[in-house]
Amino acid sequence: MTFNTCDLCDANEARLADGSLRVMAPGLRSFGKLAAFAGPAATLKVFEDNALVRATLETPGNGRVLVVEGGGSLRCALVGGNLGKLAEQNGWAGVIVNGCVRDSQELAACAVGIRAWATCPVRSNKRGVGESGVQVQMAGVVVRPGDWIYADDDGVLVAAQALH
Ligand SMILES: O=C([O-])CC(=O)C(=O)O
Repeated sequence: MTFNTCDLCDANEARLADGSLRVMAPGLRSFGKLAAFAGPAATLKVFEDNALVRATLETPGNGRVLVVEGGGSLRCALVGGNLGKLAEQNGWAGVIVNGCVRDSQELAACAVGIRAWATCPVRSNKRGVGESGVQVQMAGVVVRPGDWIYADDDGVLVAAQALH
């Protein structure tokens, strides 16, 4: 899929105005091998616990983007090298974390897109607490399951439908 977030914003100003196209706040860093990725969103809401992240990435991604609303915690990592490999193997287009990742050198080798605020070397809890398939809010925007995500070097877009 070839796209450019700047061109998509230019071509969809009415959607930007009515909120059906939203732009994540800047500052998310790219950690995967793929700087650009797009696909329908799957969502998780967790806090310092990545058992649901693993369980979700163990299922077929079918080109989806997993949006992990981790409450913005900078105290532990919700995705590391093993989960990055799992995402690549199972056909996820990308993972966007409102929180931290770790194993950044391993993530850089994974053919998947990864966005997070920062790295943290501490692993998270594995209790399995959280919610899947819910509306979440991160980086200033609402993300609903099935929304289209477009991420490249210029930003991360969230759209109610596929954009052209
Ligand atoms: O298991 C974890 O908590 C995350 C991690 O380090 C990995 O995915 O390799």
